[in-house]
Amino acid sequence: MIKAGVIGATGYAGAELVRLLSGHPEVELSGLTSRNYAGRPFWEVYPHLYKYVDPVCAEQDVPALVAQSDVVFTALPHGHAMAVAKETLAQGKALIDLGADFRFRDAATYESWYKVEHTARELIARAVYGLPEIHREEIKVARLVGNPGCYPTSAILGLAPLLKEGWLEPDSIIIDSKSGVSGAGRGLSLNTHYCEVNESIKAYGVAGHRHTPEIEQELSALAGRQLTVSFTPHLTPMLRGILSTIYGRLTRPLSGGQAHALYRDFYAGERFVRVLPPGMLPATKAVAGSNHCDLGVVVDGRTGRVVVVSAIDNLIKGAAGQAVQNMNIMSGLPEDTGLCGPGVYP
Ligand SMILES: NC(=O)C1=CN([C@@H]2O[C@H](COP(=O)(O)OP(=O)(O)OC[C@H]3O[C@@H](n4cnc5c(N)ncnc54)[C@H](OP(=O)(O)O)[C@@H]3O)[C@@H](O)[C@H]2O)C=CC1
Ligand SMILES: CC(=O)N[C@@H](CCC(=O)OP(=O)(O)O)C(=O)O
Repeated sequence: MIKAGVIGATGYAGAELVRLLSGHPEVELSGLTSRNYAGRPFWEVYPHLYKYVDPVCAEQDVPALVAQSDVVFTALPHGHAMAVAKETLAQGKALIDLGADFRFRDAATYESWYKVEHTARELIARAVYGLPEIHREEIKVARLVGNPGCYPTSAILGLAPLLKEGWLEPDSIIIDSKSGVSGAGRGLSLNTHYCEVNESIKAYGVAGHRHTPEIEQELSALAGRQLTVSFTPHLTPMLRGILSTIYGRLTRPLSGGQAHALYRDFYAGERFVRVLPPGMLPATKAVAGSNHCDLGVVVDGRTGRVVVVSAIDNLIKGAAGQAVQNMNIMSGLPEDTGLCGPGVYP
């Protein structure tokens, strides 16, 4: 059995991770930490896990948690995983960080967008960007994984086939994304207050959201040249889910049938990416509660643009499910262990 510890277990991403790990046949929970709920049973904080998750939340004693774990997950706000990574790797264990601290190949980009100092620069070269469909071979041998952001997961999976094959004019890409409110975490804030969010949709972070450099880093690597994207997230009155509608100008004529075949072939054998049949488009409801990313691709011959629609559950493929998928790959387990099955509907 893999002994798995979760630091920041009581946030939305952490709790979803605990739920998935509690049903994983090869995992035993070695410890769950929280600042605010230390000493209380986890199920008191998340009653849906009553009779499924027994551990009591512990104070955040990182050396002790690492010592009793084989793999540690951090589901903390950015800036807090660097010290944990040092301790985890020093003890020869593996770390999967659900935050942004180890997603970037250079500290300068991280520091300029996240406005905190990177205090574990020496570990950046050892970190792997944990998007299995793109970096599976590196993840297999990694001890430190930077789990991707939710919006980047939907955007990168949506664009990878076209960019890898040179079908898109690199600076023509527009990513328009909508997120459920759980993407903002469990903490209270005016922006996520019911009366502010319900019956309303609003754009935020326009031309400056911190997922932009993460998307550009990965798309540039796929395209083989530096590119920029226009990325606009929106907050919508859903609990969970991300829908990204992505536009790009084609470099040469492409038929709808060819576009579909390109996606189908690129993701052939991928357990969690479902390229929908022509005429069918993704919806957040069809991926809620599952680790799937659903993709639909349409060529607009009139404008010479391609439109890709990508849907994920922000808390699963966008966070906790992807983290478990990474753990499975790092542990040599079948990739879908503990992640099988469709989501819930309606
Ligand atoms: N929500 C989402 O859809 C996604 C989230 N992520 C990333 O996952 C991480 C967690 O996000 P999310 O679960 O949404 O956030 P939440 O705000 O819901 O949870 C944060 C967790 O971190 C703990 N925490 C907060 N501040 C500190 C601190 N200063 N020191 C130690 N622990 C702290 C909280 O502990 P306590 O119990 O004490 O309150 C809580 O358990 C973030 O990095 C986020 O960006 C990534 C992809 C998607
Ligand atoms: C709806 C909503 O507020 N979403 C969050 C997603 C943040 C997140 O998960 O980002 P990191 O993992 O990179 O911190 C946001 O836009 O900031």
